Amino acid sequence: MLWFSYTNGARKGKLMKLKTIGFIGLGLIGGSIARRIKQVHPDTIIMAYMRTRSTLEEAKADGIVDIILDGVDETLRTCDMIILCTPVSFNESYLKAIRPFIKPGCIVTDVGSTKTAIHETVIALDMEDCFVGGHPMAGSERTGYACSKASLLENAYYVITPTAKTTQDKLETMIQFAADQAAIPLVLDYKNHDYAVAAISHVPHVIASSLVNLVAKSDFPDGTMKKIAAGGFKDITRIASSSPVMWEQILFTNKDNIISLLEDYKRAIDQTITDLKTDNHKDIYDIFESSGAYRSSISDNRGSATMNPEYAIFCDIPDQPGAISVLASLLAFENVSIKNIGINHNREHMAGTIKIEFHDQASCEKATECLEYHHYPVYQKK
Ligand SMILES: NC(=O)C1=CN([C@@H]2O[C@H](COP(=O)(O)OP(=O)(O)OC[C@H]3O[C@@H](n4cnc5c(N)ncnc54)[C@H](O)[C@@H]3O)[C@@H](O)[C@H]2O)C=CC1
Ligand SMILES: O=C(O)C(=O)Cc1ccc(O)cc1
Repeated sequence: MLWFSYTNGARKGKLMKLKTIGFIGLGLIGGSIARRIKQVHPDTIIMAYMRTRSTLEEAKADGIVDIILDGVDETLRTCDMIILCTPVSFNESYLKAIRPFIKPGCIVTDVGSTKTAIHETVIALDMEDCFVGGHPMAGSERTGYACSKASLLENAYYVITPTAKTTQDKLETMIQFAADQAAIPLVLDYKNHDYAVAAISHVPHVIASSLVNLVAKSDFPDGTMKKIAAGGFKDITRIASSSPVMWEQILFTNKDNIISLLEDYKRAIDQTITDLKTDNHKDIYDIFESSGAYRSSISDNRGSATMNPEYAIFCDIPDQPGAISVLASLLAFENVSIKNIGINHNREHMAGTIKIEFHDQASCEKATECLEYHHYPVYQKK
């Protein structure tokens, strides 16, 4: 597999040579990237175009956008980077539109969830010199500038897909750009990227949505299924609320990989049906045993090579008023600083589980010792 991880050398907040950056699309991802740029490099000039003018005015009032664009025009010629942040097929169309306004040396990048289609358009338009693909592996089921936040890409992988003509200088600038987002840059061949994301993102989105549709179709008239749906169903279907426009375009720009993996998945489901029909307990048991082993080996911290490793424990607390403050007081008494505390909605262990984050491993260990001494059940997440 052709991939290289670049985390050394890229420093968060290093002075960026990108003085002016243009955004086409300023929703969840574009807005989050722009917010972070303004946080790390307040002097960078940000210009943006999107169809909803009122949102651009809001972004200007927030101090995130300096120049509102009325369309794709001459103004873009001052940009050192132009970043396409609309749904993937629209990004392809914008490549052609921005082409006359790209100054020499400018990097054109995108944040799209699929890469082969846009790279093929780049080749067809002879834009391989200026284009470097990008895909931050973070986001959510929510959309729009209103949901954007500067920390969205923190500790997430930021996949960078160079073209055959990408210079080392442009690649390094992209790596630095990703590191400035507090993300972890990862350089990947664009075809490998699309196969990988088909498996870990696109097929799961299809499965989540079809599962929700199955329940919607099977539910009793009084909606009992919807009412009693528990954590497991909610965990694996959160992404079913994602943008239909965005996902339709993702599926059609990566359809061969998605079809091939869905065929494999269909075979696995057929096998499960056969195992049930033939009372094959062993193979049913094995499904859960092998999936459990692989799932436990996946880090729930964002990125295993994370720049800010997470020091966290999970702890069950009684369901009564003041329970969190009692626990916080115990830790304060031991002089342990808490970075973050919150109810764990995933309920992976049991009801009333809270997650406590610390600044370092020593605090994490001291807190575990203290809480176990006071008979709190404490879990370490692998
Ligand atoms: N939502 C997510 O979790 C992630 C999304 N992506 C990719 O990021 C891109 C943007 O997604 P989001 O920010 O989530 O979507 P969004 O819906 O929040 O934002 C899309 C933006 O594009 C604008 N837009 C849409 N069509 C347009 C058009 N024809 N002309 C001009 N502007 C247009 C919208 O007004 C909005 O500002 C997509 O390509 C998606 O594949 C990548 C990683 C994560
Ligand atoms: O919300 C989630 O868990 C996601 O999976 C977000 C997401 C959506 C699309 C991408 O290309 C990358 C990440």
